[in-house]
Amino acid sequence: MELKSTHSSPVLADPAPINKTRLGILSTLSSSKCIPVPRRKPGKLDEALSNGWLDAMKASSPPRKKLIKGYSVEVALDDAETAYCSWKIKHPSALKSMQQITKRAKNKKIAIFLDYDGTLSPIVDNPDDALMSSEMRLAVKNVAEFFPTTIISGRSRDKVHKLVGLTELYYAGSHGMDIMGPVGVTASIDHHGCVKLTDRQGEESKQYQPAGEFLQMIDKVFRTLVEKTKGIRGTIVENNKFCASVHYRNVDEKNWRTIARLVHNLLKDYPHLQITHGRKVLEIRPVVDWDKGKAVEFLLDSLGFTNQADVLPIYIGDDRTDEDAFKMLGKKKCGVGILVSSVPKETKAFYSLRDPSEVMEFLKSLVAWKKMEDA
Ligand SMILES: O=P(O)(O)OC[C@H]1O[C@H](O[C@H]2O[C@H](CO)[C@@H](O)[C@H](O)[C@H]2O)[C@H](O)[C@@H](O)[C@@H]1O
Repeated sequence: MELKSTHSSPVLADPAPINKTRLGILSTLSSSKCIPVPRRKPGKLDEALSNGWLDAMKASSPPRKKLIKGYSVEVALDDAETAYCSWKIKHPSALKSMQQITKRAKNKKIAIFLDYDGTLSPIVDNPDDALMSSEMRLAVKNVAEFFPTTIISGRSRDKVHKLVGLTELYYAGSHGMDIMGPVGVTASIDHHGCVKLTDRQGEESKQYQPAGEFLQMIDKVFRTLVEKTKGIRGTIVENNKFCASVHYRNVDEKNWRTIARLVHNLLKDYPHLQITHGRKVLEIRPVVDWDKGKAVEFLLDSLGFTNQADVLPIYIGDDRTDEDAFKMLGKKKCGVGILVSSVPKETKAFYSLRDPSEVMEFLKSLVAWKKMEDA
């Protein structure tokens, strides 16, 4: 499938070069036209902490843990079931709303966007253990046979590609800052917030700005964080290429403030980096006007799915960073946002699914519906 884009990234000073241009052959791109990268506003540690870091860290806690085959897996409390049921009145099950969704999908081009952790794989203590089942892999493979499908993850593109293991998909790693289609053309955002393109062989082709500095900066931050957190038991620092992730899931809660302080202090030296919060993880990423929502827009444009009237993007995700995509779909009134959660959560998604196993059932139902339609 051809990967095209008419999307004019808001981070580009001159959107013209990317217009009506096939990714990978952007020979008209200029390297000098780039708006300055916004800097994070400086703030005092206490302000930052009281303004929500610690609160946010606590709020990203799972409701309770239960041991399943040696992993602690997030599950909803029985006594929270009532609250969950009333939340679902506002965010109905996508599985139970299949008829409503397929009615909207009829005669439309569907594009599927799937988050990885917590959506295709269950949340577990060790990020390396977050494997998707072979049944899920088959469900994703089948869905991709009918609809262009993107995996959009906070993990690095390489890592999530390896975990999913399907070559026929689009992959958007580092929260959408590193995109690659099945044809092998990649678009990533450099430290100036500019799009950089890489061709099938992995060689850099027509790039908008040199990308080296940004990768180095994240890599340096990653290494510093590994060094600084090695005394804090349970901390895991992950290098996600355009993002460094500090996991505190396995850290004693009394040490969370130390982690927050440490990350805050480090960021004083990096005004072009900022923090976002995920599920028991602090994600250090560039201050660029790019998120999963922008990546979805970019991919839809790349696919030539620009006419909102005959396109239906379906986005399934479980985390805060997925809210940017839900928000974008809501604003454009053009898609189906599905939050994966077994507990009530504030969300811009309209529908919900309880856990990855329901995600799998939903994907299977979508394929079954499409087969019936085509028959
Ligand atoms: O956008 P996603 O695909 O959802 O990635 C977000 C982060 O997911 C991973 O961390 C989360 O899942 C881990 C494994 O279940 C869990 O241990 C951790 O607490 C969660 O935050 C991944 O490790 C991160 O790099 C991603 O940024």
